[in-house]
Amino acid sequence: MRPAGLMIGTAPPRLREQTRPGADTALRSPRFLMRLPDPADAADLHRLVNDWGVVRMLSRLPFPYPRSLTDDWIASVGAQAAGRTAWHFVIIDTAGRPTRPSIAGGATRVAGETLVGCIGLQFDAASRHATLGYWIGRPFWGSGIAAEAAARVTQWAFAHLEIDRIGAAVALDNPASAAVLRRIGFVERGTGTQMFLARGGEHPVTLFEARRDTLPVTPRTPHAQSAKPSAPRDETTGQPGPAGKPIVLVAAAALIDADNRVLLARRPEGKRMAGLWEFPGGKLEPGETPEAALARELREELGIEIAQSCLAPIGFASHGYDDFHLLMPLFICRRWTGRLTPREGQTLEWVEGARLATYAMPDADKPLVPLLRDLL
Ligand SMILES: Nc1nc2c([nH]c(=O)n2[C@@H]2O[C@H](COP(=O)(O)OP(=O)(O)OP(=O)(O)O)[C@@H](O)[C@H]2O)c(=O)[nH]1
Repeated sequence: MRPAGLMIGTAPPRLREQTRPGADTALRSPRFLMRLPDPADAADLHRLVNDWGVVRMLSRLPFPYPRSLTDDWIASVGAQAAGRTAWHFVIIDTAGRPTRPSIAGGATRVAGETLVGCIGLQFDAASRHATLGYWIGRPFWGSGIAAEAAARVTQWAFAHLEIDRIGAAVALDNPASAAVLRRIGFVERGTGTQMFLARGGEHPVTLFEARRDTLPVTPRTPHAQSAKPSAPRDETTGQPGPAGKPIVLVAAAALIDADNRVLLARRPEGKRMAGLWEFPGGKLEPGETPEAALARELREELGIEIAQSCLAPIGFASHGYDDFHLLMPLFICRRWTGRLTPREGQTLEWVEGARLATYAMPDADKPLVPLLRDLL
């Protein structure tokens, strides 16, 4: 009989769905709430957007902008978010007040909250690409709203959507918006032209792009804020790595369930490389063996206990990142006790060997995928 509490390869129930972006997605930044618009927002939205100074910078809006189009647009955004093709958020200045859950879900504003603009993200799953767009109402220009909102949406998108790049096009005569994108980690990728409906023709634009590795890391979650310091840390070996980079020792586990699937953890928002899928594990502390570090990390990250004797090394990653060299032994483990729980905001998913290569993983992990696939 199986001892009470011993679980061998038990899948966590519906872990991924809990963080799946959908029609109820709402984002917080220090000053703002971003949520899907509702009909009560229509009057404010229309008043702010029906302004030549705003509309002339937006490609798809006519001028004047009829109120009926505002209502139609509000009616359409829920379906787009539910269908995961686009998320359009109104930006609400909450004057720093914490947001009540009912409000975050999309209810109307409470007194003292001000609609200041809009931000949206089109998502193309097939090309793993998203496009960012935003506008801020004229009374609120010059107060850093666009940068704060765009940084938040960009970080959220990389952490939660299956994308590698986010693009944005900015009219050449809109240097303020270009400066916002540069400030939050977008990089100029060239120029092009785009139809601007209100201006009645094609106009030159600067094309921007963000990738995971161009973004500054802004800790967002309590988990991220309490995370250990970022690499490089050389106390693990005290040795400088290639080109003077410190070598960082990390121990990682391929947990295998009864159906021969591997557990991948998605790095949460606020960490570098957020949104990539990796093997649970972490850095060795001074004096720790890889096995002891892994036992500790799995307890801290997943709430499970492993016996070090149940760890079998199957290979290692040796990879040069920009600022450190990663040396990471990978162990397989089929037995553990306790209930798998994502304790650090990560999303967990059990993945069959044949599907591992379809998950975006850190560069260091890529050579480990065929190794594991052959082993399973
Ligand atoms: N656990 C784990 N870490 C990996 C994998 N691949 C890979 O490049 N790493 C890197 O190894 C380091 C792991 O350190 P950690 O787990 O203690 O720290 P962390 O997630 O808080 O990351 P950070 O300290 O770099 O922000 C990170 O820099 C992470 O990006 C992997 O498959 N599993």
